[in-house]
Amino acid sequence: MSTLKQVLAQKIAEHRPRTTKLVKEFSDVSLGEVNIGQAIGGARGIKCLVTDISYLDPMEGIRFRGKTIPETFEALPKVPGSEYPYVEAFWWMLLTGDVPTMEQTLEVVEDWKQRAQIPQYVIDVLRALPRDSHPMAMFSSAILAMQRDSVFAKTYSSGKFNKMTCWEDMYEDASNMMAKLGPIGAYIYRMKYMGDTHIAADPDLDMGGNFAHMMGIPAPYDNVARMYFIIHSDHESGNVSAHATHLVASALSDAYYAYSAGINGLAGPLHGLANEEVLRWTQNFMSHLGGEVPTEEGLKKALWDTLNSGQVIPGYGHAVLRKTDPRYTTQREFCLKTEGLKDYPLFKLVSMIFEVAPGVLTEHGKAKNPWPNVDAQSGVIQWYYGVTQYEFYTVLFGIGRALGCLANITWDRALGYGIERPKSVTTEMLEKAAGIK
Ligand SMILES: CC(=O)SCCNC(=O)CCNC(=O)[C@H](O)C(C)(C)COP(=O)(O)OP(=O)(O)OC[C@H]1O[C@@H](n2cnc3c(N)ncnc32)[C@H](O)[C@@H]1OP(=O)(O)O
Ligand SMILES: O=C([O-])CC(=O)C(=O)O
Repeated sequence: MSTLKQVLAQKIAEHRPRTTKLVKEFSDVSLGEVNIGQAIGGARGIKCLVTDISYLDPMEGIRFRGKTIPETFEALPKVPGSEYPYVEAFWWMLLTGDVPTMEQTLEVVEDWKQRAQIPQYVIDVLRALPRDSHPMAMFSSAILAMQRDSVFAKTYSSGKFNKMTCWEDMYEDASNMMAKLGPIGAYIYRMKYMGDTHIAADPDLDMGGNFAHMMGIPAPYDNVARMYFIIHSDHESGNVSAHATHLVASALSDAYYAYSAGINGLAGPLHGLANEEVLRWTQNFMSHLGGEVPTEEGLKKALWDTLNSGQVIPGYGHAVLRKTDPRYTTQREFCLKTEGLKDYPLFKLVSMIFEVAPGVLTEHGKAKNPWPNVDAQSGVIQWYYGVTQYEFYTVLFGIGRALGCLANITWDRALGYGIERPKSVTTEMLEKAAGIK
């Protein structure tokens, strides 16, 4: 058994009595009421999910295992010659709640290398899809195809399912998937946009470094990849991708079924696809200007035109956050400290939108949060390093998001969380509750 799995087993054994005590002795303690607005309005604010992997404060933003983004970057072991940590170290932290040593980190790096080979049948599936399929449809299909190799499903179908130990199979599937998602993403990218030429993995590189290498993009794109995957990993468990993954896994579907579902949710324009939409919107705006430098007035008009046509401003607003997303700030700071990027016209435009859009959205008066989210800032960095195919951006998000979703469903099985099944009511029942019928 790997050291990570051993440490995780220990953490699970320590944690289980806490969950058992709450369920056995305190099940009736109320966490709040549910009102009609919440029942119709996407369950906003209802506390009915439990996760210890991350927590989202509306004002402060995300904390991974209690750590803010800067604290996370500071604490974890760094890749030699880089100021960014190993993604593998972050995986350890999400799973166990502890910061790993360099030795423990390198063990995960090695473990993922052993698991990273893309099966030929996955490549066959990708190649059989129409080449103009959306990269998210390709990515989701690749994940779903790998279900045939699920350790969890094999144990279940052989009649050996055990509630206490099934997390171990989930961990195996999660590790196998985590190791393969970067190479699969790079394969899709190069098949679709780089003349179907491919670059073999470099056995000397970590996960983030290898992703940059297999994409064919030189340094500092390896750092961009590490930063990107870590900050996009998790956003507590009620967001669409995490919740979809958790929901599907709650039926004891394996990690491949579950995360393919999560990816399908991430592909929606109100969720992960917003990072594609931001670039599309920005490029459209630039092309209307025909090369002219945008003015604040021109930008305000474009924002109002979008709102008046009934569209949302992509990259702005949030279901929980009520201030600028710290993931936006992290990426903005990366741009500001990177020579070339800080004066890049597209970054200047994104910064100008940051100055103008919150005022426009406030005046518009609908969005509860007029501030930018993670998606408003990620595309410009990709564009600068040559990834101009913005329909690919959500695949990058999906590689990172797997860290959170897969850590969560491993713990779901460890703690025996039940099959999810909220209750529905009819409109008439709501009218009766409201006293209007
Ligand atoms: C990784 C992520 O998923 S981060 C989010 C990525 N998505 C985007 O950036 C898309 C743009 N933003 C949005 O559509 C929304 O802000 C969401 C989906 C993120 C959150 O939705 P909600 O929690 O329903 O937001 P909120 O309660 O503020 O919505 C109230 C109203 O303001 C509108 N609104 C919210 N954000 C925006 C926006 N950026 N532009 C225009 N209108 C907006 C909503 O559409 C809603 O209008 P309605 O009453 O006509 O239905
Ligand atoms: O938290 C949410 O609802 C959306 C989001 O920012 C994410 O999933 O990263």
